Amino acid sequence: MSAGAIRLENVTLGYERRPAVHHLSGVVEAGAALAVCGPNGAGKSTLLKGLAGLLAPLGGRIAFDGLAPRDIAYLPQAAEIDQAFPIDVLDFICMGAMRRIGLFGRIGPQERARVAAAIAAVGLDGFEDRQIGTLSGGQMQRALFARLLVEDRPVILLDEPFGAIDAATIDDLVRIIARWREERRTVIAVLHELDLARRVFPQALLLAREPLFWGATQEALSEARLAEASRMVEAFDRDAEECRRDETPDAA
Ligand SMILES: Nc1ncnc2c1ncn2[C@@H]1O[C@H](COP(=O)(O)OP(=O)(O)OP(=O)(O)O)[C@@H](O)[C@H]1O
Repeated sequence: MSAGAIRLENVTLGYERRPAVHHLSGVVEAGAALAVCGPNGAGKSTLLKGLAGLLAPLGGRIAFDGLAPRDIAYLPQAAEIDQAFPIDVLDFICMGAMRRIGLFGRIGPQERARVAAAIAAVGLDGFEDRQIGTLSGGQMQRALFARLLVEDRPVILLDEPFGAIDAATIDDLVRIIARWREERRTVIAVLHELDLARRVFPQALLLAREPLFWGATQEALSEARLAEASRMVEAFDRDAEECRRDETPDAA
């Protein structure tokens, strides 16, 4: 396996021993841009949590070649981010430097310059003193991308980075992903915007609780495969529902 690659070997991930993603095998090479697509409940977020080290596999193995957990940046879904936390935009973005300077470290001139460049790159100049709780969804997503820029890690995991944001913000954030790709970082993103996946990510994994296709995005996201993915997730949910009913003791 080449340096910086991530190898999944028959990986099963889930919650309380109940699998959500089954038997996934494949390699994400260093510098790859992989879109993870599939219907609601397909296991996409679960996979990202596994890659981020937040969820240990129930089975199989995820091997990171020459990568430490600290090399992986993870952007969770917007719903999982506590925007009510009382912190201004500048401090929020500075938190991206914590790995380098430590929890109580001082932000030196070099880090200050990095933070300023990140704020400019995402178009948040002038927002530094705003509380993050006052930002719109799109502005918050810009702040999160600025924090990722400051984090400066070789692997970046994005869970639905474009959910509920406008076209101008999407364009700006796509430019940042393009820059990460030029810098040979690995980017793995859960996406519902299939046109965007086709345009920006050369590789895609179509997930339906188990892998349906992993390869060229155009092939992965064909109409026939997407329909099959929906059928598979619906069937899986139906079976799980029936299992649960079987497990329910009789009321009598
Ligand atoms: N914390 C959890 N505890 C128990 N089950 C969970 C948990 N998180 C997710 N699941 C279940 O795991 C399955 C896969 O969910 P997951 O969120 O990974 O899917 P997804 O493809 O990301 O869906 P969406 O597109 O709706 O975000 C679902 O059946 C879901 O209910």
